[in-house]
Amino acid sequence: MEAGDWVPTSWRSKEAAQSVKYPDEAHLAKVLDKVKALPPLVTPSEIERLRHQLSLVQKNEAFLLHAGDCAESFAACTQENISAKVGLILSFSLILTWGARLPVVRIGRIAGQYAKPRSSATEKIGDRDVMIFRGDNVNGFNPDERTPDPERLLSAYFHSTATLNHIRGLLTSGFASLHHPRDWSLLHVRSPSLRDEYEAISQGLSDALDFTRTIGLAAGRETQSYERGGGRGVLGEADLYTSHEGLLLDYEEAMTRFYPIPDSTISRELQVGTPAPKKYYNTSAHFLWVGDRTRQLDGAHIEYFRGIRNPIGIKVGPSMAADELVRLLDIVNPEHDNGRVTLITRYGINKIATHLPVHIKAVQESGHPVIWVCDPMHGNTLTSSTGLKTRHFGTIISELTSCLRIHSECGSRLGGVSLEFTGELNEEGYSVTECLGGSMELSEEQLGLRYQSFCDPRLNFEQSLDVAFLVSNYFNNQRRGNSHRKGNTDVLYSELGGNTASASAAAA
Ligand SMILES: O=C[C@H](O)[C@H](O)COP(=O)(O)O
Ligand SMILES: C=C(OP(=O)(O)O)C(=O)O
Ligand SMILES: [Mn+2]
Repeated sequence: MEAGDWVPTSWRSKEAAQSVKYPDEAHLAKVLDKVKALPPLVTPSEIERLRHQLSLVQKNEAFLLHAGDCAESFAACTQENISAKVGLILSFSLILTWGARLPVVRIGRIAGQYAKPRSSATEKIGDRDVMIFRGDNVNGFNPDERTPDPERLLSAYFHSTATLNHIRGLLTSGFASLHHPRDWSLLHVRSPSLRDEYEAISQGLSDALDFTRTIGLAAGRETQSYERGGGRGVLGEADLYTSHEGLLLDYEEAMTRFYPIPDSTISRELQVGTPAPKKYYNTSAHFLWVGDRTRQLDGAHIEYFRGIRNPIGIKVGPSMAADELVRLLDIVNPEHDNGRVTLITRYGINKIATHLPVHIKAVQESGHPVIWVCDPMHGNTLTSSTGLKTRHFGTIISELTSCLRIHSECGSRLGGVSLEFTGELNEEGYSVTECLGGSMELSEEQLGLRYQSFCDPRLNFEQSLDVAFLVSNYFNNQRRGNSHRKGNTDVLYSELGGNTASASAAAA
């Protein structure tokens, strides 16, 4: 089917991997009619703005941070959790901007990241075989609620709406202001030399913020709080875009709307006087990605993704052949639009060196414009001795630093990172304990203390800032030409356990 013949239902003639079978199809149809009638969550203007910002990432003029939960849950949709997540995304991007001196485009895995693809269809709980948990918009985590219920799609719409409303409220009320960044106390950092490095970086950053405020004061700006009519702070106009895996195509189709491209975009792209062309926008999120398990060239997901105007991500794992990757790009981006495709690579520490250089070369030769992003999480999952799914911090940063190095060796550039992290705290103010290691040196015995993820293990607040300091420091050294400090000789890298024997063994 040619691009012009595409409609939001086109995917229905193809096979959808990881599809969900509902016991009552009529009930599903009724819910989808309701979703179709509900207002969009995001607008074409916002989607176009993100496309533009991603085109800057592609030109090395910005860096992309894609991060958030593996699976959001309805129960975690609270003021505290949402603020903690947004706060972490803002802190992370501030640290990165400091080191790289580049604006950071922030895309949260938030306000709709519910559906999960799984390795097995069922699991054994006690002596029962039950359907696996597929995310809060499909079935319940409670073993007695595993039958897919279409009402959950509606509930997902409203939880996404509540989440997004709170994010918009936070960002337009000075939450991103530099006047109150979240406290980055370094008490959790065990190693003295690592703490010294962190202190040097955060001191430099806080001096820069003080200077910015002083300049603002001298210029007569920033004297008033936001509530008294002042600006929102240097980060006050912060954009935070939403994203999720476009897995449940019934829902994505229902949220796909036919709208004219906003005027300002047309004037850049078309002759004046031409009627505004209409495009299909997925209005459930600004950015959608297709997962590593659902990216078959002739499958339903790629058929759906090729027709939407949103910028899209494609997960690229070790099972992707180089020519398959290029054919995939031909399908989803035949016009070679800038900012349209982000390739999110997730090979695992033991496989990245075999696959990434081959993929980079194939894409370079094809002439396709892409943004390369490293997801150092999904190829590095393991089961701890206590049976909990976990990831070792050392393995995560090993894949990330290998990725940075390989891109630079191949004449390419890493444009961003994709992380599963959360800033959420329990009632006593402690972070989750899902990934091992990091500057807090989280041990296997501690994993069970506050393990809250319903799917994959996330970096907690402290471990996420470790990654932010590490990447920021890498770019800072690169900017200054301190090549001797790159890679393995970097104190941050060695202290944080990169390339350790235990980390490699864990990922084997
Ligand atoms: O988030 C990614 C996948 O849904 C997840 O890694 C699958 O986990 P599983 O192997 O436990 O099914
Ligand atoms: C399902 C995910 O990843 P992947 O498709 O890369 O396994 C994810 O990002 O949560
Ligand atoms: Mn995941």
